[in-house]
Amino acid sequence: MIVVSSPALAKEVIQAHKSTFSTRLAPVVAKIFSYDGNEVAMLPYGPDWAAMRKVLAREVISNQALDACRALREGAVLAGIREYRQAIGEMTVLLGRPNVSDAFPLLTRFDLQGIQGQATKLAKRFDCIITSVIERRLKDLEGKEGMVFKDLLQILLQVQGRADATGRLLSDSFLHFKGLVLDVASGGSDPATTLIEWAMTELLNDEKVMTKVVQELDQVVGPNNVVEEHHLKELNYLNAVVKETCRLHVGIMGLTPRLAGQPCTIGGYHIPKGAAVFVNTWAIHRDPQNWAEPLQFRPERFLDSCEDGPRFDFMGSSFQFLPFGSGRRVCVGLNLAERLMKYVLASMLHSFEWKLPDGEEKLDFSDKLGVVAKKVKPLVAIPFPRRLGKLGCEVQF
Ligand code: HEM
Repeated sequence: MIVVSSPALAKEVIQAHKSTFSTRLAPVVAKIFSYDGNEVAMLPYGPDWAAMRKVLAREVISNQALDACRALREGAVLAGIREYRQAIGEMTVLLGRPNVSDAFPLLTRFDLQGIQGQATKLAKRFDCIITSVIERRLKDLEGKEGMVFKDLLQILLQVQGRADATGRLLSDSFLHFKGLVLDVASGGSDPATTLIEWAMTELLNDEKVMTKVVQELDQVVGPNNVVEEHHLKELNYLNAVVKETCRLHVGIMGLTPRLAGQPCTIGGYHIPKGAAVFVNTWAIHRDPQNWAEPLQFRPERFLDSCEDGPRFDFMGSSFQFLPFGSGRRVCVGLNLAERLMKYVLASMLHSFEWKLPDGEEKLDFSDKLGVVAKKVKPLVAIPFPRRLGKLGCEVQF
């Protein structure tokens, strides 16, 4: 495994050699979870990947589809199912555990750490949940062909089995279809909720930043209104808070390693065909050569008024800031994730004042190794309705 930890080398891998590094290394556990690699994130670069990615980007999570299924972002559909959320949480933890079988494929059948056994059980549990949700929804939809689509699952069901302009089926098997549901389900909830929890932790730790966010919300939304999606583009400081949270808290395994499809030279070093190259965004995001006081939570560095601010977008145009990756395999759900994080945070902070429980003054910032850096100790905070002044009750994130 070759590790790349500078923006210049990340650019070489992701942009200059994009044709060489278009396929991800599929860790053994990820293959177990993804119906043997049948999801966008794990498919090798090629026509199947392109067709499935197109379905996700253009049909399932396009801006039009998102507008049509606001209910999802307001807490409905799959994300509301407790067992599903628990299974996704366990999945991300297992995906982040280093597995000796990935380094030495010959050892895969021995499953020395027992990780594959646990993954297989969890994958079965997850499959039962997805299958039953799909079947239930299909039953609900019987005889209602003409109805307006309301959520992502219904949009996925509409897409299944339809051919695109080239005649290729958009999602030609139930397996591909379940892979697509998994792409939306696993990408959709866990990283976003984890980052929201981190944003709240940072804000509760810094009164000045919290005050600025709340003042901006009062100015843009108005004290007596509720947050609506059209407010989001005017919330510049909140946007900077979300970016700074992404900079500090994406997991160490943020970008899954990519495989060299052919030999090439990166930074003057020869990379043989088949080598795995890991772009370490965690290190890039914390390198003092890239960021002043990199361990400080300072949203100001992302403001448009700041000299460098405008070049850091979520698309990974600057190789210094890559929370959603960059290039061909950039996160296909980034628009949804960005809207979701901003909307949830804005609503929570505009409606409530948040305090730590009595006696808890020091916040815990330790995190777990994983695809997303989950908090070791979940944040517990108490919301007080901002305009009614009533006593709140504890909320565990
Ligand atoms: C805060 C939330 C999220 C974060 C931090 C995140 C992060 C990432 C990252 C770092 C990648 C790898 C990009 C690369 O290798 O260049 C990725 C890929 C991907 N993400 Fe996300 N993601 C999030 C939300 C979502 C959502 C909401 C969805 C779907 C609805 C999604 C679906 C995917 C898929 C399918 C891929 C694989 C794309 C491909 O290989 O072509 N993600 N994500």
